[in-house]
Amino acid sequence: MYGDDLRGGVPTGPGGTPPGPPAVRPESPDPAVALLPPELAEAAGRIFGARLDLAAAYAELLATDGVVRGLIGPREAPRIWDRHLLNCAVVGELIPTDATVIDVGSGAGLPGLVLAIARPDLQVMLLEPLARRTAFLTEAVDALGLEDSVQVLRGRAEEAAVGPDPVRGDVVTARAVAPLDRLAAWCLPLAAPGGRLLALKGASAADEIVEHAAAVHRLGGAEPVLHRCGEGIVEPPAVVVEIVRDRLVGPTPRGSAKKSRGGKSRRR
Ligand SMILES: C[S@@+](CC[C@H](N)C(=O)[O-])C[C@H]1O[C@@H](n2cnc3c(N)ncnc32)[C@H](O)[C@@H]1O
Repeated sequence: MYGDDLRGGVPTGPGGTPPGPPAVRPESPDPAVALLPPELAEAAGRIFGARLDLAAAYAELLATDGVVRGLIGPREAPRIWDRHLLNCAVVGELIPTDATVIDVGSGAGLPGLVLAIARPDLQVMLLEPLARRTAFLTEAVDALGLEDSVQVLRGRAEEAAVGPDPVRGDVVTARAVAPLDRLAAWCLPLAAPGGRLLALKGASAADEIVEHAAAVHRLGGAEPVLHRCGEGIVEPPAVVVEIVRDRLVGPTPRGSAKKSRGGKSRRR
């Protein structure tokens, strides 16, 4: 991600959406850049099945409008399928049938919109605080005809979980949003009891589990479990930290999990 107008800083991550403004922002990227590379066709067919055309339409949106509007770095366009669509979609392995999913810090729709495309059984909420991103998400949902299964909500995770009408899901996903302790503080309250956080991480995953184990426990999370999704389908597999919400704990004091360092989410 770049051109981020969110105060307080957000780790950049597997989205591979590098920080800093691009040297030149393309006026109108060639949609051909989002064509499915032949070497990924088999994996994409296995993952998206009859919804492959829908995935291709989303890939084109990301590589054109998404780049022009600064939601995806221009250098990401040729890597849309492997680093973004396929890598996000395989996380569906960990999501039960007919689950409700809240994607925290959805950005341009990763992984939430991809999961909604790959898994028509899911109900997905894309939770994102920045207006220009929710505008893109709403337009994308309309353009892809996913209004029945995808809802876009503008807001911060830590606020959506509280108040008179709190948001809850069976599964909460997040990619490249924050270190594990802050994610647990924001996302576990969004998970129904027994539900889970699925944090898409990269090389940092194992270290983050060790570093933040005590905080996760304090926040009501079970022991984090490391998964590699899409093994034998995508290379490299997606690295996901699963944390089940196994205890209800009181609200976390605002800002209490903000001091951790490192734990940036990187894919490789
Ligand atoms: C680096 S981007 C990642 C976007 C997307 N998940 C991806 O992988 O490409 C981080 C996103 O988290 C969002 N974000 C930051 N703080 C948040 C919060 N407290 N609640 C929800 N989203 C947040 C930002 O607005 C931004 O869209």
